[in-house]
Amino acid sequence: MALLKLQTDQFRNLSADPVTFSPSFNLLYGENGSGKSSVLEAIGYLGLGRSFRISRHQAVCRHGQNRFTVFGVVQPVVDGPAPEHSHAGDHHRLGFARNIQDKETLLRVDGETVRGLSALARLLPVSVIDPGVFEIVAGGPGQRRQFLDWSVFHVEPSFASLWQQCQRVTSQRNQTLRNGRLDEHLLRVWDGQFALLAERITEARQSVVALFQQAFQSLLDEIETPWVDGLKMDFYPGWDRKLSLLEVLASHRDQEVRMGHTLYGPNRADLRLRYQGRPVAETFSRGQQKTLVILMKIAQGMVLANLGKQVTFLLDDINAELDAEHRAMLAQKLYELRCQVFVTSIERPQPELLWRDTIPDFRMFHVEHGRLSEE
Ligand SMILES: Nc1ncnc2c1ncn2[C@@H]1O[C@H](COP(=O)(O)OP(=O)(O)OP(=O)(O)O)[C@@H](O)[C@H]1O
Repeated sequence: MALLKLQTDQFRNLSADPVTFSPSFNLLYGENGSGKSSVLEAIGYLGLGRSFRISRHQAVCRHGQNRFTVFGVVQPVVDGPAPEHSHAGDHHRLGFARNIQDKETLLRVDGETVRGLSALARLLPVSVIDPGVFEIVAGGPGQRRQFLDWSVFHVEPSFASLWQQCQRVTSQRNQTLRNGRLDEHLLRVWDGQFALLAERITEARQSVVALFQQAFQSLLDEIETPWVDGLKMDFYPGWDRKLSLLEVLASHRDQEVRMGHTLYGPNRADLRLRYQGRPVAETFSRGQQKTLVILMKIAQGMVLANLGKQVTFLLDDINAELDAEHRAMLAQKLYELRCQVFVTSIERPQPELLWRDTIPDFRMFHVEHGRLSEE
């Protein structure tokens, strides 16, 4: 799916005028503070249910207002000429509204209220590449887990509900661990449920890691980098798989009671990146880390593209982070994968510098005071 129409109400400084986008590339440029990132942030709300810049919904609601909405129309992208008759059924209308005072979120798909964010997220897989993205390599395991789980969510339909159940059981288990007098019987009940969910989550993650590694390897085969050979990417499920999770939990009971929370299980999973046996974060230069993250993001797009799903990439403010060669490589690959892409920049972009070979269909927008004018 690609986002073809966007309309917001009381979202940061954005005007309420509807905007029509290209299913391919959209280039947004404008001065600092004009509203470019806010456009990408609004798109992100439809695919992620939150801002990719800040955790509080309140921050995006126009100052002095109590409610904001984001509305979008998504449509599958067909290769070649558009079909003669496009059916209304091909489109989906997505809506996200948040009342700040009541802390209530209203989600709608095709006019119907839906309960979970996944109904929206499935229709618009959004992947963000902004200056913070490099934390996937440089940051802790949580960043990589989030990165991995984004693909798992889009590939394995049962994952969202499994993960939700696992979060609930983990929180009950943590409460029991923290309880002054340990209820060993109750803890065993939670352990049993936790271990079952952990198995299913780990299976789902492992199968997606296999697809991801395949895509990543084929990408590495195409490019020339001196570090390709020594690089290893291993999935750590959150405990030593030579033992069952139940065994691990039983043998670390005292430690977990002392800490008051769950120390082993899928909530500790990681995608371990090593170069010649050492963590990449310790050995790679900043530039090498950036290249690696970009390749990982492209590989993630490949995994979904191979399953017939189109990813919408939001490239926010990356000119200062990536040199022209890397930007071109990224744009070229995303074009080949038929991804929808939004790129922001301060200067008016020069499309001929963005792509190596063909210049795809694109739309260019000048952003001024929260208003987009197409050029
Ligand atoms: N809640 C809000 N209500 C009203 N205006 C806001 C709100 N939050 C931010 N703004 C304003 O909206 C404008 C848009 O900011 P945004 O970050 O989207 O700009 P940008 O074009 O991406 O800028 P830069 O190039 O500096 O990153 C800014 O001028 C900011 O002061």
